[in-house]
Amino acid sequence: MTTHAAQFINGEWRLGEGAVFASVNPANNEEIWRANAATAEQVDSAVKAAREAFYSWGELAFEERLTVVKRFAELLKENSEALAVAIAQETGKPLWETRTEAGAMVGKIAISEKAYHERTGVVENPMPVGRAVIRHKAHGVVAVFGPYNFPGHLPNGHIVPALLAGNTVIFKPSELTPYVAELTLKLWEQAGLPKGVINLVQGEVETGKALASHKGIDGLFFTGSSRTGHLLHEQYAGQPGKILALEMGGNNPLIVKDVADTKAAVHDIIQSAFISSGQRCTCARKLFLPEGEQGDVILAQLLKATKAIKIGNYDAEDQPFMGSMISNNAAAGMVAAQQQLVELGGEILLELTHTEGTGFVTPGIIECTKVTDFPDDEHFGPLLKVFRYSDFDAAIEKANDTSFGLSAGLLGDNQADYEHFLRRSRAGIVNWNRPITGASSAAPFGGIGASGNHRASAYYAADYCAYPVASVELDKVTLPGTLSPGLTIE
Ligand SMILES: NC(=O)c1ccc[n+]([C@@H]2O[C@H](COP(=O)([O-])OP(=O)(O)OC[C@H]3O[C@@H](n4cnc5c(N)ncnc54)[C@H](O)[C@@H]3O)[C@@H](O)[C@H]2O)c1
Ligand SMILES: O=CCC[C@H](NC(=O)CCC(=O)O)C(=O)O
Repeated sequence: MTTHAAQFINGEWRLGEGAVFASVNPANNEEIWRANAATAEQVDSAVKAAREAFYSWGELAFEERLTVVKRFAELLKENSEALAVAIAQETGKPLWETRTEAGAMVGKIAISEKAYHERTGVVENPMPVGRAVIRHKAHGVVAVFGPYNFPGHLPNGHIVPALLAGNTVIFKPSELTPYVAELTLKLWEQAGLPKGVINLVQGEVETGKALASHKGIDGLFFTGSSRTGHLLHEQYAGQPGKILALEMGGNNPLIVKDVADTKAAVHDIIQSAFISSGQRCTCARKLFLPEGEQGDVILAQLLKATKAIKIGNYDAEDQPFMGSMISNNAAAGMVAAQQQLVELGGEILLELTHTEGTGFVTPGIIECTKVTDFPDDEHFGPLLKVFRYSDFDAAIEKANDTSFGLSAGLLGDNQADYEHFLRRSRAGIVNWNRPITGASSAAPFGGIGASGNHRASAYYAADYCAYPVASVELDKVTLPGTLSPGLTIE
């Protein structure tokens, strides 16, 4: 495959001037996309173009910006199947799932419009003299960094609210999913965004570093691993004037207690742990099952149902539940994580196996109750660690024993247990009798601890896309009826 113009800078597709990189279908290693990365100089051109476009874009009436964004939504709808296929080819996720991702991208536009008004609208309050007005203004030029696991939906969750608020954007997608980013940018181009309002810089870590460290950006909205997020946080230390929103990983617990319908519990555990081949930030990594008969029954049913999970190519007619992981390396990393747990005292109940040379793995379940030095790492794949417990409070404490705090859940029929769990659990998403994946875009989405920096995304993305401006206003300069003591104005 030959290289092509993959950098969208100032309204033009340009050839990258950096090293060549490529993206492959992780199920069969077929090359999908190849281009040269953007250099630091090209990143600089993108930042300058975004700066130049900022005043005119930011000063348009909201309705005018919305018109362009709605045109993008229409184009997304018209092209949703092509986009779903691209996401599936590049990530390995099955089509049934990537169709929902394309649908979530369309849905994001109406939700972001509502959130813009609700979270950052204009509020006027009368004062004894004049009025107090609250408005919100765009930051300026913002960088958006995306992860590979939702290459369409998650960057879109930063880009749409950022543009609606009046910011201009430089988007740096994951180097593992450049094709999806390119297709998405072509739709923005067709939607008629003025030149420079959105720019795309593609490349590996060097391109990311050039953008993140560029002095000309006013903010950075990042979704990705906790490791990279922490690096960015360190890099932003001492720059209080810049807005940094970090959406990072998790090490998420799911507790089961007193359920009548054990099959329903097994369903919710599988949806929590193995959807997207375990490559969701919200996936359950640790399952707490009660000691005794109920826990035994659920574990036996879980093992049986997990063994039966269908795995296959994204486009198989009989759709699999799990596709390939993102890469052979990511899959090999899961085998290594499983081995590490075994060395620490874990007992494999269902082995995670890897078809070498591809991203395909089978889901694994490992009993870790006796592991004393349990590593607080996010294993970003389909490996579920099981802990048996005899005391609910001790289970909650162990569930909270992580530096992360993204999602947590309770499967149990007793409302009082849930209320107790809700009070004690430490996470930004706490669910009851529902999978802990599949969060709503109409709610805030973010974690605490190593999972985020208190700038929740989804419905609250509007908050980090603009800053509040408070004004006290009166139509004409007017002398007050009563002057302050000691003042005479004649
Ligand atoms: N909380 C959330 O909303 C959320 C959502 C999806 C994924 N995630 C997390 O994302 C991770 C998977 O995504 P990933 O592997 O693509 O993440 P990643 O951190 O490797 O990469 C994310 C982005 O950062 C860039 N990058 C990497 N190193 C950089 C550096 N030193 N400087 C600047 N940019 C750099 C990458 O090129 C990519 O664009 C998982 O940990 C998952 O939990 C979190
Ligand atoms: O991998 C991480 C995202 C998982 C996904 N979350 C969302 O879609 C949040 C909603 C939004 O951003 O609009 C999930 O919970 O499955």
